[in-house]
Amino acid sequence: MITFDNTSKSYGGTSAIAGLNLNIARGELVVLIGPSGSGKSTALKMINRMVDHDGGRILLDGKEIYSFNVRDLRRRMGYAIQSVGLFPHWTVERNIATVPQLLGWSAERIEARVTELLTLFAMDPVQYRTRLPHQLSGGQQQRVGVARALAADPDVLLMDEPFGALDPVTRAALQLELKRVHQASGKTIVLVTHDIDEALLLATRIVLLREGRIVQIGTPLELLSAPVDEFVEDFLGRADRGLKLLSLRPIAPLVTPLVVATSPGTPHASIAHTATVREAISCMAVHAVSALRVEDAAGATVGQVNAADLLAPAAHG
Ligand SMILES: Nc1ncnc2c1ncn2[C@@H]1O[C@H](COP(=O)(O)OP(=O)(O)OP(=O)(O)O)[C@@H](O)[C@H]1O
Repeated sequence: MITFDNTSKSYGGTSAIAGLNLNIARGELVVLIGPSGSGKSTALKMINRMVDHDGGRILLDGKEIYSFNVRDLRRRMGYAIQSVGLFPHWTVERNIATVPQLLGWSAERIEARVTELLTLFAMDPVQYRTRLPHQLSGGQQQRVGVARALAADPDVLLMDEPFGALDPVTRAALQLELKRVHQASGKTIVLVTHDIDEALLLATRIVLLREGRIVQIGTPLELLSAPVDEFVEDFLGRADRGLKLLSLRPIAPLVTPLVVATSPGTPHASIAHTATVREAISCMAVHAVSALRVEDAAGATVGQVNAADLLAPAAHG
């Protein structure tokens, strides 16, 4: 869907992106990550021509982006940034409706879409649609920023540190919302972040940049299990790379039948069947137990997981 073909960008003779080759397929959630100044934002902004590339090509559905009218190009792409960029004197509703209004949607359609998006981001439409941005918390402003980017149902969503400067709890909640939205909508998302845990949680593929060049591309599992060099290993966090690997592994395949309810070996602490191996180990450490009861979404017991199985080689596939 989006192809960087030997793409370059220099600022005043200094290279920011050098010969970038990257093919982003429809429905992917690609995370651009790397140290400060590595070219993440430049790469992202070149996709919607906030920054123009000066070497190579960038293709959208096979067509060089310079062949599109800039406005049309941007309307096909939602754009959300850390500083949010909401219009301060416009209500939440009007902010979210910016692009639909430009596209000439009817008032009823816009109203329904705003209601749908506020609901999706867990903000009561009745309470929030008429508020001004300064009447919202930082996290709510960022949700509205992301809702605005999604409003006209764009093919592509570009996000530059959209959850930066948020407390860890709000950040985690918004990350999960984005993951849900991505899985439900199948949108193509390109996201810039500094946060390796965010990248590991969200990405279908991670692109690790350094000084305007790609150091490694791969799924979270590929990067964690086979970093190409020490730079990548350091970037992933050498000390807890193993724990991060465990956070990619669900417990579901490791669930065994519950030891009969009356037996002394029956686990008393429980965990959701959607949990990861890392979460299960953490839960065992907190409760000082070596087995956990596993529950489904309705709270019904579906079996148990045992400490020995969590670290067994079979769990590391
Ligand atoms: N408008 C500009 N004018 C001149 N140089 C720029 C401009 N924008 C970016 N650069 C330079 O290009 C390089 C890449 O910048 P970019 O913002 O893409 O990096 P980044 O990886 O997103 O960094 P950060 O994580 O700090 O946001 C840096 O060396 C930066 O100084």
